[in-house]
Amino acid sequence: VTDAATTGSGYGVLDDYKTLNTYSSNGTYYLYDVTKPMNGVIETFTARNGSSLPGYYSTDSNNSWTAYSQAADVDAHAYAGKVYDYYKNTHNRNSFDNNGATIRSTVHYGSNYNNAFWNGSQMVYGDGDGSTFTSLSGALDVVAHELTHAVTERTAGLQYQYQSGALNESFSDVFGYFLDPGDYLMGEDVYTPGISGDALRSLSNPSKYGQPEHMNNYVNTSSDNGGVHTNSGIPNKAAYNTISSIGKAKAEKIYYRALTVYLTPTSNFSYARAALLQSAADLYGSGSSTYNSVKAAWDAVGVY
Ligand SMILES: Cc1cccc(C(=O)O)c1OC(=O)C1CC1
Ligand SMILES: [Ca+2]
Ligand SMILES: [Zn+2]
Repeated sequence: VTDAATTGSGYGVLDDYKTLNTYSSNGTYYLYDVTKPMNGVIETFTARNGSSLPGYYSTDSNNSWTAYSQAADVDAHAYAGKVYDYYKNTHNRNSFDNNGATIRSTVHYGSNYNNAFWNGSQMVYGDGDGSTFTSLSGALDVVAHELTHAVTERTAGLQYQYQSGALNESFSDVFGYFLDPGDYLMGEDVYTPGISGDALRSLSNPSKYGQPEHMNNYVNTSSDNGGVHTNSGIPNKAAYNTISSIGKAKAEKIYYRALTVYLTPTSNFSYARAALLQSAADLYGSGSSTYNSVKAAWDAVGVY
């Protein structure tokens, strides 16, 4: 029997129909996407609600991925492909290492697990407990957030603690927005399935979900690695200010350049302001309105 790249289809977490880049071997279909340039592979596994990684390849007998139990696998796979395409088409980056590294995801991790993470080698998604979260791979902004942790790790290397950690979190949220620009919310598609209109975080109104949005309200804490998911509200608000004044197209160029050229593992908020200003100057000129908008965005959150 010949092995071949195939096109399957199925339903995601929100019961949304989509086609899938799959692979057939010996009569079994795999969530294994070989369509990317330079042999970049995207592959999706299931932990079968255990905690060993990567677990087992997600398979199907007829390339029609329609079971409810497959929805998380379908979205993790489809959305990883979308994030790959974004970084390649918008920033000419070939996977998170810019060298065609395989993008591996595992879904159905743990039991009622309200979490998603990049573990240094792959993306991992829980199913949620059905109250706080539904399957976390069901949101494109979440998948983009997780894969951007991998990009950050391979570029700026922002240490995951205190201000550098809050920047690490913010860049993941900001690229989550760039992939899902319909709103300034994070995780809204999978957060509290029983409640509409809420989200895990908001870039436009961080304080709506308990985050500071000005340096005067920076939270000094040792929990959550120094409050990385709390203090990210400050750079997130600066990003919202930037995007709403210069637009997505310019903002994503500036943010990508700052992340890949200027930021370092120990960069703090003030250094991030400088890196974004330098990136704006490099791309649009130091006297440009774009430069001045970035400056105003960070002035407004009290970071100089
Ligand atoms: C849900 C969750 C819990 C803990 C850490 C993360 C993390 O990846 O930092 C996480 O995922 C997110 O924040 C994504 C954006 C919704
Ligand atoms: Ca969103
Ligand atoms: Zn994160």
